[in-house]
Amino acid sequence: MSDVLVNVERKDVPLRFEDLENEAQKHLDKNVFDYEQSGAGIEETLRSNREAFSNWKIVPRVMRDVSTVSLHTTINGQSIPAPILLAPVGMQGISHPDGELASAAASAKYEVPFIASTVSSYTLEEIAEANGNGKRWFQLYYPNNVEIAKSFVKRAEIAGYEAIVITVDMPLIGNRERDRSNQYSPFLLGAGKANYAADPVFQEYLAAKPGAAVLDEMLQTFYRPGLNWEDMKPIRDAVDLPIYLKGILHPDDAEEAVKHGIDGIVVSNHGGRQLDGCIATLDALPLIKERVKDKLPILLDSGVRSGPDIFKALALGADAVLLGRPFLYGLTIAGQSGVEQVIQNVLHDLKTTMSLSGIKSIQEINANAIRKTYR
Ligand SMILES: Cc1cc2nc3c(=O)[nH]c(=O)nc-3n(C[C@H](O)[C@H](O)[C@H](O)COP(=O)(O)O)c2cc1C
Ligand SMILES: CCCCCCC(=O)C(=O)O
Repeated sequence: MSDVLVNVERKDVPLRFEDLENEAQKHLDKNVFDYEQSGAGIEETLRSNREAFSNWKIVPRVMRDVSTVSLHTTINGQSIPAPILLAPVGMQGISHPDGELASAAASAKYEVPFIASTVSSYTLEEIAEANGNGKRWFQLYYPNNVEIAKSFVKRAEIAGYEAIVITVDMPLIGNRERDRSNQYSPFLLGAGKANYAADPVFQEYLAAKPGAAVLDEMLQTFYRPGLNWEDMKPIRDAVDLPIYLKGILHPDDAEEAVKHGIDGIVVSNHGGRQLDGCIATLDALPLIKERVKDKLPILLDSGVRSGPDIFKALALGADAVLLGRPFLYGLTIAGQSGVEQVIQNVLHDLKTTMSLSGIKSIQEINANAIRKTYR
């Protein structure tokens, strides 16, 4: 990884998230921008995610010799240069023609793990090739056909993905009011069907239904409303990879995850896109941490925008964070270079935050470094 303290020269991607979002909006059709930017319902959770970060303040230490500051950390023994991953974001081809190929290549450059979505615009094998020697995880939307689910994760293992992230907060789509009033869904238009169309087991399933179309059958099998803890076993048996659950907000579910031998959790409300009115992830984190302690790694996403945000999440018990919309907007604005710039800006911001807080390593960040305040 290049020295993150060296400022980037390229300036086509704005530094501040609000400017990034405004710039991305200029590049996108209204329906696509609304789909990406909006939250579910009245967007209370979308707002709460950000407010939660603002309610905590860093209390810096000084004169702690920060001449060397390291962002390096490990998750389940996997070494990563910084506590950052790119969140699974489906259908990136609607943002930029290079889609996931560009973001996977950018993440490889910084060794930041790229989490490929089940509903990617490109197949998981194409994304793996673009990611090369980079680090990649595969996100599973567990289909309502377990054979297809197993086939997806086996393909991922063969293609060099190092973990499976099962998203558990979508038994059905959230109430996306903006999409409903725009009457727009890239999913229903087939923007995320690549992994299905390329799957041998899905093809067999299609062949058994003469006249069936890929998109119709994908829509038929996509949701698994009956998803439960027993469904983890076929995935566990199919691959020799760590399994993470994404979309955990309740300490009881975090505890269940430990009991069921899950390897890690992502505290996530899907960026405010699923259950509106639910708890902000930073607010959910302390009780989850208290309940499961260090029994499994805890990742967090939803509303993470800056170095101070990452610092606060780590101080409250997260091991790493996932970035969603920030990198998606970088991709929208400038393709691979845009994602690289977003990653570099965030790394720079985190390193600056740690230095100014008197913290030399990720492992030193703890609750002592922050205090809750109310605005
Ligand atoms: C446009 C868009 C598409 C997404 N697609 C997926 C997906 O395919 N799978 C998934 O698990 N989460 C998906 N997410 C949720 C992200 O993984 C992540 O939880 C969320 O974006 C984090 O919040 P942030 O955008 O505020 O950083 C998507 C989010 C956005 C904005
Ligand atoms: C039926 C919806 C599929 C959506 C997949 C992308 C996603 O997770 C999102 O939040 O949008």
